[in-house]
Amino acid sequence: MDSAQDVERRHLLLHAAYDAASVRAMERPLLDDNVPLMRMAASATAQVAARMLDDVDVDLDHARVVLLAGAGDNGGDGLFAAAALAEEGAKVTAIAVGRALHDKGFAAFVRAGGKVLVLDPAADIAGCSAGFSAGEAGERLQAAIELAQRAHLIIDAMTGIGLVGPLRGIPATIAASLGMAPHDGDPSAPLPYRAATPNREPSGELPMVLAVDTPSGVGVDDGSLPGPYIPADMTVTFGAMKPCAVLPPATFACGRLELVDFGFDLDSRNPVVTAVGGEQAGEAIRLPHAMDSKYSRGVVGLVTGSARYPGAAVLTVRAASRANTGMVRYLGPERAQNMVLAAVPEAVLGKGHVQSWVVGSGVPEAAALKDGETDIQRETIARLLAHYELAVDATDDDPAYDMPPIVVDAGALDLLPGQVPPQVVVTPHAGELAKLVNRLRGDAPRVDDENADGAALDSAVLDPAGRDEPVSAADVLAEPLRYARLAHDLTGATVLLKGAVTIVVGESDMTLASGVAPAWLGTAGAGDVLAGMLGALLAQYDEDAEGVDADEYADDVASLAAAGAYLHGVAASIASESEQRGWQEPDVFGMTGRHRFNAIGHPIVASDVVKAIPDAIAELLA
Ligand SMILES: NC(=O)C1=CN([C@@H]2O[C@H](COP(=O)(O)OP(=O)(O)OC[C@H]3O[C@@H](n4cnc5c(N)ncnc54)[C@H](OP(=O)(O)O)[C@@H]3O)[C@@H](O)[C@H]2O)[C@@H](O)CC1
Ligand SMILES: [K+]
Repeated sequence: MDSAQDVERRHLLLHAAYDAASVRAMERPLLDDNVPLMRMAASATAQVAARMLDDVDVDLDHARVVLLAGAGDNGGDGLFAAAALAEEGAKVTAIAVGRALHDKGFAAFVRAGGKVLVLDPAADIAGCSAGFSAGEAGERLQAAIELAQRAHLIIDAMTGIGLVGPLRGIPATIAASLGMAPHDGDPSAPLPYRAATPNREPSGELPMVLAVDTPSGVGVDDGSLPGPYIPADMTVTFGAMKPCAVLPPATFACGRLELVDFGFDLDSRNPVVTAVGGEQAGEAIRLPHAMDSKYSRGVVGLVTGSARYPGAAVLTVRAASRANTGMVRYLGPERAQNMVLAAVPEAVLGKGHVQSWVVGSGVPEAAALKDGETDIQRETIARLLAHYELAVDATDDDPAYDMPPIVVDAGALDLLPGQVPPQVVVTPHAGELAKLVNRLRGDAPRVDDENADGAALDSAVLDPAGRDEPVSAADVLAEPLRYARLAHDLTGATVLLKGAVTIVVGESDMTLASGVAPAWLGTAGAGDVLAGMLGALLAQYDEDAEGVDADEYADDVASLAAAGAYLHGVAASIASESEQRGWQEPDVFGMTGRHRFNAIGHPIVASDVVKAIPDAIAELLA
């Protein structure tokens, strides 16, 4: 039986991602003990490569493999792996993209009969000719690209955790030719364009790409795509996941993840981001107590839907009432009230005591109203949100902190006050987050001012791109972590940025992510369902109740929000009968693989997700 410590370590191994500095710190004690990490990394890489070739029925004897080898240790991993494949009979060519090659890796590769093609005329690699003309350099580059395009497998070992900034020079040219590159004047590279497959199954198209540690060129620590990179079918990563393995958009360039467990002391460092797992999400569900009543199980109040979009009222109320809550109260225009009652006779109309609020889904934003037009829902929401506004010099006993948790969605986002406590959960998608940031930045404090946590906001935080232009939805999609953090810093709210991988940034330094949902969930009303579910999960916990630690409450809000996103994703998986996910936890190298189902599933509507919520809860509690 595994000890609690083993269980906790396994959770971190499969879900937590650490920045490059932390990975190096966790490697240190092992290197000091002469643990042969590079040999372990290379051996795993070679075995994964052989498995990929076998999966497409290519014998090693007939396999054409191209290694893209950088000058650092990432290239070293690749060279030792390539040597092992050459020894097994594969025809392997190493393309040296830098000015040097890892000495011992190079020697092993040459001993195994591998060939080397040097691209940089200024390279200094023993036994390889250099100093060739610019014309010959161009020919060599072209030959290298053609060789790679004709290969069965490309092993990408140009850069790993040693990458600084976007790829430059020859590696950049290679990545742009074989993979994806920014368009002119656009700072970020586009995403790989391919269908979402179950279990991130490789497409089977040749050449396949195996990335060593990280796909070269992706933003290792922040998950961005700052320049050219080569999308991988598989990434074999060492010691621990890096943020690029979990965070969008880089995670979509990693393909399937295989993690080589070096035995790092994962507890010794704080992860940058942690993906929510089923167990963690299950813990967010409060089991009914023997003495519970509808009130003690939590009451959700909803100010959602409008005369224009009454359907959102129905979806949010149905979702909240199915997501482990005692009762829901609904406030809204008469037509929406009637529709709510028809769909959920259990709902109670009108005001009353609640343990959480959900506001804004299906409510028009100000910009959508005609001149002079008012919306009754917006007026109610504005009055409610005023209670959440923190005084400029707020102390711990500011009354805003005593308000129940509130989910601020869609049309209510433009009513959010500047500074709010962390039990305010905002749920924008990329476009809405861009608008929120632009609005708040307009009247935001500049250098030396403070945010809700009392931390100084510098102009780099306010304007991370170092420019005054408005933030666009594309900017947020390109750097979701950065902008979710910015929105949290500007508002103090817990920020849940919706996407194929949803990101939650709250009071603690740790970012949470949930990518369990299938791509089928991108459908009208899915956000309304999430808002209702979040309201329900937040209503279960009363800060003042016995057993709830007030100090941990703020962290709990982020955890509950992330658990809500996870539960929403599981419900969508059940509804669509799909094994496809935005993010999949890694396989651990050498452990017998889990049995994988490969169901692509089928399209769904948001109402299907609502129906599946109880089964999703049962699955998490099982
Ligand atoms: N430590 C260990 O024991 C273990 C480490 N392991 C492995 O080592 C990897 C880390 O190795 P590392 O530290 O040597 O860095 P690495 O990722 O090879 O990058 C450096 C190279 O990239 C280049 N380069 C950088 N930026 C660039 C740019 N923008 N554009 C273009 N080029 C750029 C840079 O060139 P330079 O700037 O020097 O000209 C240099 O050549 C790690 O990911 C894992 O795979 C495993 O074996 C396990 C044990
Ligand atoms: K790499």
